[in-house]
Amino acid sequence: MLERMAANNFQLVEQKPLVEVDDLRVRFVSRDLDVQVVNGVSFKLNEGKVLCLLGESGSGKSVTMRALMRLMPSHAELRGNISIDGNDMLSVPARKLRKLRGRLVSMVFQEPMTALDPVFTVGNQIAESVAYHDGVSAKAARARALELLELVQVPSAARRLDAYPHELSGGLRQRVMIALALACRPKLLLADEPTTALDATVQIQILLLLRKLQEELGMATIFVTHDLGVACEVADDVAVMYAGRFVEHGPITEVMDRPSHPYTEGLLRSTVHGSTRGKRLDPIPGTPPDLRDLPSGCAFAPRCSYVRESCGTSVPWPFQAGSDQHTARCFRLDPNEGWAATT
Ligand SMILES: Nc1ncnc2c1ncn2[C@@H]1O[C@H](COP(=O)(O)OP(=O)(O)OP(=O)(O)O)[C@@H](O)[C@H]1O
Repeated sequence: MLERMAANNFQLVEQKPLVEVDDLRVRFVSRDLDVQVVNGVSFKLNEGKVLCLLGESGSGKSVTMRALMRLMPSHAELRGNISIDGNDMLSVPARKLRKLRGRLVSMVFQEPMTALDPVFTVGNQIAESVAYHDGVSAKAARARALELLELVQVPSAARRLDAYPHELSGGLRQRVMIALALACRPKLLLADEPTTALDATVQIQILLLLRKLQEELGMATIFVTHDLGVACEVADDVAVMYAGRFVEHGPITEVMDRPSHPYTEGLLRSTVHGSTRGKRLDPIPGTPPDLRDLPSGCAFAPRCSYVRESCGTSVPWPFQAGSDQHTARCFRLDPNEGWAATT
């Protein structure tokens, strides 16, 4: 009886999210530049879950990811709150931040050659990261590097430990990059278009590998992609970005079944994945906005077929779009606007 009560109570306690981002704003300011590229992003992500960031080029996906690790150039101004496993990422001192990068959160980049050092063997690079974070001997770190190369399914891993990055194919380099990112068993993995630079068959292999590792290791993952098919394959939740904002956010199945922002609708109509077989693809008219010169209300209004006068007056806030986890920034969802009956 007591056990059952304890179990019921346990179910009632809501899981504390691993990642909590509140009103994140990123602005680049220098002598001849002043541009707000992320503009009020808020979201939560639980342990072991996958969030995909989707959106056109320049919408702020990569900058949002880098902000989570505070990997920003000196002319970036970050505002808002980012908490990862209780760590306030925007205010932890630089020394602690270096420890958190790798151990708490680490990143797989689009192009591994930018992250791997060409003058060290891949084994040395992975072992160095293990030794730095875990404080183990050089021998133990090398043994762990071998384990990691095996985990990411690098063939002949023992031999590949002594290879330099340029001696490996693109797909193998990406696997090494993943091994490096996993070296300290992070709770959160950030993957910024990790397959874009690879050819189609290798892309699928790397995606399957990432999904398998994510499930086996129970890591939360944030995945940046342009590709709706990839999002459907890997995500629990999706956030659609437009001009530095999440214009739609929710469980992937709900967003795909019932897109509630006109931009998400457009994305679905414009991709092979979203269109019905045999039906013509329908590109979104117009071009993405210039972030230095955004319209005063909804940034999507100039391209939107539902646009009304009120869209130009204020920025829509996130309205509930389905379940209480699904929101979209569109006035069509405002119960006070009375649009539902007319659109
Ligand atoms: N270091 C920087 N200095 C100034 N502007 C920058 C910097 N990095 C990114 N930006 C600008 O921030 C905006 C968002 O860039 P971001 O790389 O996040 O877009 P994205 O959605 O990831 O696009 P893509 O899919 O092409 O990678 C762009 O307008 C970009 O030019």
